[in-house]
Amino acid sequence: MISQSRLVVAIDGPSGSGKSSVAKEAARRLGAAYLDTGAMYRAVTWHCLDAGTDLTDAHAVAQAVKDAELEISTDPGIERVLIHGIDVTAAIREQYVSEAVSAVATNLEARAELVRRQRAVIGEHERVVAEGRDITTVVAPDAQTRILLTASEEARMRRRGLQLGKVEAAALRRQVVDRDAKDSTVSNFTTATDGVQTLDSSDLDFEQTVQAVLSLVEAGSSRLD
Ligand SMILES: Nc1ncnc2c1ncn2[C@@H]1O[C@H](COP(=O)(O)OP(=O)(O)O)[C@@H](O)[C@H]1O
Ligand SMILES: Nc1ccn([C@H]2C[C@H](O)[C@@H](COP(=O)(O)OP(=O)(O)O)O2)c(=O)n1
Repeated sequence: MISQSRLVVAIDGPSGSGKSSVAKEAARRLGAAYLDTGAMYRAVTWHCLDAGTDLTDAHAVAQAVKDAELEISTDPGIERVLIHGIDVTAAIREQYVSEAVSAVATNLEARAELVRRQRAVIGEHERVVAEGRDITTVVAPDAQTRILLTASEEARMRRRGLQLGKVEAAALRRQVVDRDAKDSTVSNFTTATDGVQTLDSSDLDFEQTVQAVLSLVEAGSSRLD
C-alpha cells in the first residue's frame, strides 16, 4: 500500500515513449495531481507564434515567456490549458506548434522561468505526478520516484503515427526524432542519471506500462517506510 501522504513522482522520456498518457493514468490511480510540463512549453510557444514573436530572437522569446499568463489543469481527468485567458488545449497539439516548440524549449531563460513555475505547481500539491524532459534531473530531483520512460525509436514513431492519424512520414520524423535531437541539447532524457530508474516500454502495452510505473512508486514508498 502507498501510505505516506507527500508523494512526488517524476517521469522523463523522449517523444512518444508514453509519458503523458502513462503519467496521467498513474496520477488518476494514485489520487494525485498531474503536471504536463510539455503542455507548458507548447502553450508559451503558441503564444509566441500568435503574438508574432521572432523565434530566432532569444531575448524576445524569453521576455514573452516571462510575461505569459499561463493556467494549466492539474486534474488528471481534465485537460485544459489557458494562455492569457485563451483556451489553447487543442491548438497546442497542432503540427505547427510541435515543429516550433524546440525554439522555446532550447531558450535557457525561458526554461528557467518555466522550471520556476513548475516547481511552484508541484509544491502546491500533496501528491503529484509530473512529466517532461528534465523533471527527474532539474525540476524535482528530490522526488521519491524518478523514472526515465523509454521505448525504441520504431515503437515511438508507430505510437505517435497512430495517435496523429494521417500524417506524412517526413512530418512524423520531424515531430519525433528531429525534435528530440534538438531538445537533447538542453536536457538529458536519453540516459538515466544516478537514482533514476529506466523503464523500457517498447514491449509493454499501455496497461503493463502503467502497472510498471505503479510498482516503482510502491517500491519507492516502501523504501521510505
Ligand atoms: N506502453 C504503451 N504501449 C502502447 N501504446 C502506448 C504505450 N504508452 C503510450 N502509448 C500510446 O502512445 C501514444 C503516445 O503516448 P504519449 O503519452 O502521448 O507519449 P509522450 O507524452 O511520451 O510523447 C499515445 O497514443 C498512447 O496512448
Ligand atoms: N520538461 C520539459 C517538457 C517538455 N519540453 C519540450 C520538449 C518538447 O519538444 C516540447 C513538448 O513536450 P511534450 O511532452 O508535449 O512532447 P511530446 O510531443 O509529448 O513528446 O517541450 C522540455 O524541454 N522540457
